[in-house]
Amino acid sequence: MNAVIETIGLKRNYRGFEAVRGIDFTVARGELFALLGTNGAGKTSTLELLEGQDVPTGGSVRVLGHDPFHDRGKVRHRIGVMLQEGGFPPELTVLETVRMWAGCTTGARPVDEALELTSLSGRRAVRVKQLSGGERRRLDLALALLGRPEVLFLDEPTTGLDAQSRRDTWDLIRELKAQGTTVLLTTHYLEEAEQLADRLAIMHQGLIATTGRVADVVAERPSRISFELPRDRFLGELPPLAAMGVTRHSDEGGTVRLETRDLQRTATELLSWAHHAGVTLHALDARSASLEEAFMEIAKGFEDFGNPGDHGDPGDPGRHGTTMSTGNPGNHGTTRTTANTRTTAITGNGETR
Ligand SMILES: Nc1ncnc2c1ncn2[C@@H]1O[C@H](COP(=O)(O)OP(=O)(O)OP(=O)(O)O)[C@@H](O)[C@H]1O
Repeated sequence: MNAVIETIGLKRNYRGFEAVRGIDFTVARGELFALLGTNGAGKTSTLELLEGQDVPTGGSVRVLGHDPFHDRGKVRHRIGVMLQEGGFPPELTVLETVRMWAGCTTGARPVDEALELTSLSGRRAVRVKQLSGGERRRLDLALALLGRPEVLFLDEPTTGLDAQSRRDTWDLIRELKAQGTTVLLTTHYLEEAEQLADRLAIMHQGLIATTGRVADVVAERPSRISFELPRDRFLGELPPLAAMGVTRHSDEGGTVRLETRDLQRTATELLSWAHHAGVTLHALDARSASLEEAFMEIAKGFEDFGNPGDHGDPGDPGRHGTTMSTGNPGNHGTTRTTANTRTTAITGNGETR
């Protein structure tokens, strides 16, 4: 891989506090890499090291083959940086701000082009202090684009933008990428990463918890099927769950939830059983994992198996009912009995007690 960005064992401490605790990743030329993570995960701290704003406490970072801090002169004019807070002089107009920045930028693109790209042409006479939050983000982006950078660092580029402006910014980022720009962005919008990223990393407490293409990160998570069994039917009447590809299951108040790594096989066998047994599965829902689920699992630091969007403590049986792994093929496992759980135990031969 032709790595434009490379970190090895990268660390950053603030007076003894380890904000970045040894991370490795590479970004190839023309790639868009998204850094996701919980608040305080270390994304901005990492980005600042890539931008050459500080020296790593440990490990190494290379951008365009150089140390961005010590070889700043070789790197700075080839990168564009959009910080979370631009910190522009409030009394200058948009046009004056972009002109001033262009004056300090080698080979700057025309000011009008930068304003046009970021849909700020109509706001050129407005003072910075009068801009909306979203317009300031676009001004930040205009400045980052001025030098036609080979590598663009975008720290939460669409925070505060309305839906239309966000999509316009996505289109612009796609266009820049199509022209060969390498982009590293941080974002709290998972949809943004799904839309734009070739690869991503999810950071948590200073470490990379998972990385890869969106499809790879999602594929590491199980798919889910849920349905309601009729009152006179029991989970134990189904074929052995493990043989259907189910890795975990629960039965809470008649609502059955299954986790599987093979959604097609489990769904096919479930529907085949229901058809032959003459059972209607009410509220049937089958879905692949989402990036949001992957993120939430990492954010919580453990695997949960509750309602979609409910990420409480799986150790709290009163909240989630039965939760287990199906470790033994042909056996539905052993349930924990809870107040709101209908199935209390499933024996090895598949009978429910
Ligand atoms: N200058 C600093 N001095 C001390 N601690 C800092 C400093 N800058 C950041 N931190 C701490 O380092 C940790 C990582 O911060 P960082 O801003 O990199 O996280 P982040 O992932 O960008 O968070 P967010 O998504 O909230 O912007 C946080 O706990 C933060 O409080």
